[in-house]
Amino acid sequence: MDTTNPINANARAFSADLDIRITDSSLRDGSHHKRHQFTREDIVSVVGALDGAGVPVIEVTHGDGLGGGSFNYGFGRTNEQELIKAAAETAKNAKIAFLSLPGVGIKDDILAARDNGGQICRIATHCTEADVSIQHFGYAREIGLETVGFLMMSHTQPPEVLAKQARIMADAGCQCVYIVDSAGALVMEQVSDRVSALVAELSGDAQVGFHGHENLDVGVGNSIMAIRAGAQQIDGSTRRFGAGAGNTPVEALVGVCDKLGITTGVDFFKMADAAEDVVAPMMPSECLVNRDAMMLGYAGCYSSFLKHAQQHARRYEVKTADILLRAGERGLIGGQEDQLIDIALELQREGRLESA
Ligand SMILES: CC[C@H](O)CC(=O)C(=O)O
Ligand SMILES: [Mn+2]
Repeated sequence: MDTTNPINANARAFSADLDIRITDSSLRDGSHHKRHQFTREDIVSVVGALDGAGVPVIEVTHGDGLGGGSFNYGFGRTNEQELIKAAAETAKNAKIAFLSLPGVGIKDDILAARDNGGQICRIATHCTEADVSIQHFGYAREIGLETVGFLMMSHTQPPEVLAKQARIMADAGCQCVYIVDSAGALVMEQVSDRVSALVAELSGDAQVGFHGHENLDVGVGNSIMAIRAGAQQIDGSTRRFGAGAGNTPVEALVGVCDKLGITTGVDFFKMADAAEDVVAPMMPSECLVNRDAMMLGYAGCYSSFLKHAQQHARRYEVKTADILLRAGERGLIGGQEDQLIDIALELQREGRLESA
């Protein structure tokens, strides 16, 4: 690796004695499940518990990233910049990360997040659209932020396509490119093949990460496959608090890593307490691998569509699972939430009602 290149020099941005770095997304991906209703108190209590357990990175933002509060995605209860500030003030050791989708979040939002104590800027694009992230990575690096790139809906593309997209992000200043299994649709080798392709393409210019969803109940196994293929950063959520059936449960992932001799720096027992005593009580309900969530994974549908689909299913008296299956067939991606209403109306016209 050419360490005189500032991007490469930062490729190992975290402590060399950890095998992997875990990012907890409960306070960002969990925002979908809580319909973006986090309070400052929620943030302070969760960050306090996770930081105390040694979680090295905690992500805090509206579920759809900076500026996500809107009619399309749902308005947040508390200004997300206030939430980022509260997180940064609470964390003693953990770095605070935030997510931004080009076209939703703007440069001013990134700057404000940095000024409020955010240290890691995660830029997410659909997995064939990495080129829209170029200015954002450049800007984030310019203002001194560590960077992560999300290739969302990675199940829709083969490894070689994803590797080319990862190269675009790395060349733009991204220090770790993630395979993001937004739909929880990938299983086992489908994860490791994709991670391996990125590791080979980036060959030390940037790290590789994996973000899983539990819709088919394989988040922990998939994460281990990713680690074995060379991923160095892994996402999860405490108590699976995320969209759909939630994310890879951090507490279980830490336990499995302990048993496999993979060093995470996170205390399994403190995480078990944080999950049970702090996170579970503030969740609106447990994230379950139930019929609707499994449909997301099986059909390859965006996990964050679940709550929207449930709402439209109630209103138009159709089945949530039918909406999700059709959204998967159509290949809908983030930002197309409004099309779930069209699908619900279509199902209603076809007489495919909840009661039928
Ligand atoms: C809309 C952003 C999205 O929730 C990012 C993410 O976590 C994913 O694609 O899984
Ligand atoms: Mn996610």
